[in-house]
Amino acid sequence: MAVYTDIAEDDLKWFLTEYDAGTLLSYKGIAEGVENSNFLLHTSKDPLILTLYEKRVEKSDLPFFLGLMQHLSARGLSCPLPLPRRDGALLGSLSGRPAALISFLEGMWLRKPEAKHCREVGRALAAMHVAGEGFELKRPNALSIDGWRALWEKSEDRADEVERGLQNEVRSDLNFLAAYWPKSLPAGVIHADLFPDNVFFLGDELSGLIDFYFACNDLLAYDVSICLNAWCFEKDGAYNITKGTAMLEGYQSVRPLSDPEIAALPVLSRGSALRFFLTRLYDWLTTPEGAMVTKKDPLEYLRKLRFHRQISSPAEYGLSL
Ligand SMILES: Nc1ncnc2c1ncn2[C@@H]1O[C@H](COP(=O)(O)OP(=O)(O)O)[C@@H](O)[C@H]1O
Ligand SMILES: N[C@@H](CCOP(=O)(O)O)C(=O)O
Repeated sequence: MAVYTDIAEDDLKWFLTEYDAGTLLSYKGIAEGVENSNFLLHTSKDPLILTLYEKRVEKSDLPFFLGLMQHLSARGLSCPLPLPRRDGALLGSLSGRPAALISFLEGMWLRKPEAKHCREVGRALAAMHVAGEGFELKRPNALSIDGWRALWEKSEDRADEVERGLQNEVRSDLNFLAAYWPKSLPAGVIHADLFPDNVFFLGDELSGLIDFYFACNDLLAYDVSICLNAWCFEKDGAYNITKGTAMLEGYQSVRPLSDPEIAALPVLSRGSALRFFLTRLYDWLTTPEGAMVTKKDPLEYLRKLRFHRQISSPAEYGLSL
């Protein structure tokens, strides 16, 4: 459930007077999502998504996120477009929260993606990386290698509650990654959370990407590794090489990976598995029972992390070398 903040109809109507958004016909909260409160608005014009930014989002990051959607959209990527207020600003305020209106994207996310969908996601990710060139704002990735140790230290003392032996296991991953993390690969704007719930399809056709609220500047191939983790494993924990091949072929049909990027895929994938393990572990240990939000299983990402540890060649992801 992700409606943390309620809105009063009169406040919403007042908020909409700042925009050329038509007359409000109806609105309802959207249950999906984790970070922010989202509402679907029907107006006498186009449908819109209203997002109220909650505590975990830094207000100072919002110009980056909203400006990025504008930049990508102007370069032909299908993603939500922020609607400017009459005064030109992209951000307003509602119910005591920073708030924005963005265009509604048709489609739905796939509960059971197949290899052909992974290919489309690979293409769209590469198209996003290309379209992101020239975006002038910068946002370092707080959830990349430099942030992992601090994040781990918040959960470390209780990690063995989730699985015995975790403390030692994760410490050795942190040490390995600190020693082998690549430093000079191509970098740019990455989505950083392109999971199935953030990609919409109409039938088998990808209709757009949403949820740019982890986007930042980082290694482009790191974003590829996030997608391999999020899309190419089966529910039983097995890596699906057919999906991996399709994802990587799709990506490379738009933006070929360089040899150093290919060589770094195992370490990047190990790092991105650790990243999602760490945030899930922290949420698992700190979200109170009965909270409205569904906690995501950290052990799913521990299993992926273990898989990447034993990779001996990037070919095992489905690349033909
Ligand atoms: N532009 C959009 N068009 C259509 N639906 C959207 C759009 N943005 C968000 N949604 C809906 O809201 C849900 C939560 O959005 P998301 O940005 O993933 O939230 P959070 O950042 O809180 O995880 C999505 O799963 C989708 O159903
Ligand atoms: N994709 C992350 C959690 C972030 O959720 P989102 O709803 O903002 O995509 C995970 O699976 O751990």
